[in-house]
Amino acid sequence: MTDSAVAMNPAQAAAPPAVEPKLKVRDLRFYYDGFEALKGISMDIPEKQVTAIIGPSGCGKSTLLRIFNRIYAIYPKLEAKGSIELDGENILDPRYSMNRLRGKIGMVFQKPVPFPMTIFENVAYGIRHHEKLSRAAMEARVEQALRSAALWDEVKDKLKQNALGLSGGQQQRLCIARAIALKPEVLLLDEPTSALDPIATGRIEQLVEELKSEFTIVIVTHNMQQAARVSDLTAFMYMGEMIEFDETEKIFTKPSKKQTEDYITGRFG
Ligand SMILES: Nc1ncnc2c1ncn2[C@@H]1O[C@H](COP(=O)(O)OP(=O)(O)OP(=O)(O)O)[C@@H](O)[C@H]1O
Repeated sequence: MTDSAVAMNPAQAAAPPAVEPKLKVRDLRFYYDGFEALKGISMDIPEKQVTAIIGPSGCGKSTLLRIFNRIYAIYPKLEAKGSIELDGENILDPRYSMNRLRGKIGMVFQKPVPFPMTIFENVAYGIRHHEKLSRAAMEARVEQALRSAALWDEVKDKLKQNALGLSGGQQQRLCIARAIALKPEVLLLDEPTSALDPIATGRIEQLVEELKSEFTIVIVTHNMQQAARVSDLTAFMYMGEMIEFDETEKIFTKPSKKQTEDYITGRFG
């Protein structure tokens, strides 16, 4: 059996048996100018659950997350091999259009990066690229996204103010609103709270819990307590390999691999 096959089994066991996974990753390899940063990752990511990716710095967490929306494709010398199926279609296939992919998979980065424009425009901007809406429909859509991101009450009276005037935590919720305004099916969160204080972090964690009824969420975090709090499944990576992928409770209480246990008990990393 290959390493990836070994790593894949717990994932399959963790996904509900009769339900097709939302994202099916198979033998995924990734190269930065020849350097193999991911060494054959296979995992099944179930729909409308939160999957956390943990592991020490440099293990490949962000690399994996970014492949899910093909950011690498704009850089020469970066190459992905293997496949990632979204509802059965390989999103790494260049024939799968970038525009379609952006509509289906949204991403929120570590540092909130609102556009230097009004709060309203930050949310409306992306929608305009994908859909033509009447003014009233656009206003309704922006409000809905801001409500879903638990930001509406704080900003409803200042939608025309510059988004850069919001606090860091509010800016991050605005970035989440911007992503969910496009009605994606999958939401990728790359260490979304690492630049935030504990109160803002708590709000985002609560939001993740609320959003999973609508979206399939994949979150990269270096904070193990956060992974334990917010996720249903946890993947532990080490040096470009998927060491263990299973239900979060199992990973944190009874991991199968010694490397996982060493990491979660703080013996390395
Ligand atoms: N642009 C790049 N060019 C070359 N190598 C890179 C690049 N980005 C990442 N790497 C390498 O790929 C590997 C995985 O990096 P990645 O950023 O995915 O790790 P990570 O687990 O997200 O780390 P961290 O928790 O520190 O953000 C590392 O060895 C890193 O040095």
